[in-house]
Amino acid sequence: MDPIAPSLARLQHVQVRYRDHTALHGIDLQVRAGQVLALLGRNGAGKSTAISVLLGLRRADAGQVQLLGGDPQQRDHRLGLGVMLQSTSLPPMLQVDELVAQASACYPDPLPLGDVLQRVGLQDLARRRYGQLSGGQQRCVQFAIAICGRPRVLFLDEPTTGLDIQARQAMWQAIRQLVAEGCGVLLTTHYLEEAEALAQRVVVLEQGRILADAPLSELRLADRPRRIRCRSTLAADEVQHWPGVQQVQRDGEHLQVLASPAEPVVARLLATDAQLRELEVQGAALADAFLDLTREAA
Ligand SMILES: Nc1ncnc2c1ncn2[C@@H]1O[C@H](COP(=O)(O)OP(=O)(O)OP(=O)(O)O)[C@@H](O)[C@H]1O
Repeated sequence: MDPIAPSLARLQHVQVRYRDHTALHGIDLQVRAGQVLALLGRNGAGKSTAISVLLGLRRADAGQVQLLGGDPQQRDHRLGLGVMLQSTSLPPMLQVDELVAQASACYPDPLPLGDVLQRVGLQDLARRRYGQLSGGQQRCVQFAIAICGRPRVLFLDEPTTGLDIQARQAMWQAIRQLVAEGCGVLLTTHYLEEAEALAQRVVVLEQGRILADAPLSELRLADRPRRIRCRSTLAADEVQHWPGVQQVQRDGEHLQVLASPAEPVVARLLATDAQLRELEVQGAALADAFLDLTREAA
């Protein structure tokens, strides 16, 4: 990840209030070129509010907002944007190719229609009317519209909700291609494996405050215990007392051990039980870090 890649969208000390409720308490965040920033948080944490402010759909009550180096309200800056929000309605009688062509016409240098449909996996549905598509297929059309203008910065608010595995992977691939071409992406998602698959940097919001802002690798791995699973006859009570072991559970013929550091525990398991089989060691996931952070803040 390039820490000095150009900043494409930025909030500085931004505060937003809805009547008597403060949704953002002076937050800072930055979307850089060629990177995916995952904005994570529980329901109501303030993610959509932050996106609305960056897009100029809502004004900040305090702080500075920059989009492509200027004011999000300016038209020129909006032309460098791609946006897919949580809910969108499109004319149900228009065909997929007509909708994408219509959106492309707004931009100075759009991607060719065939390229957009191919990136999103919509070639076979090009002549289908929007109102005749499934919910997941409609999300793919919304994504096609978000990327058709060759955006410099792309905002994706829970883009893969309701998508099947193939469609989700097609969307991930399209996002990776855009990022490789230099696009900066702000992604919100409740699927933490999606953030792990795509993001270089993660911001965790909780009740309008930033709990963490770090490269994915730091957040996921920082001294977190690993999960060891194996088929073994060792008693859980015995393993529980070994140095580094935090938790042991028996699950039928399998032992599940949470340990940090994991390596000496793995070595001791192998040395103590010559019959041990099916050993798996799982690294700490972003989900563990997220749950720890939000639990501590509650
Ligand atoms: N128009 C509004 N009027 C009053 N309060 C609002 C309004 N929009 C959002 N809020 C409140 O602001 C807070 C942040 O909401 P926001 O929609 O930004 O959260 P979110 O992180 O996007 O949640 P989700 O994951 O559920 O989409 C919530 O407490 C919400 O109830």
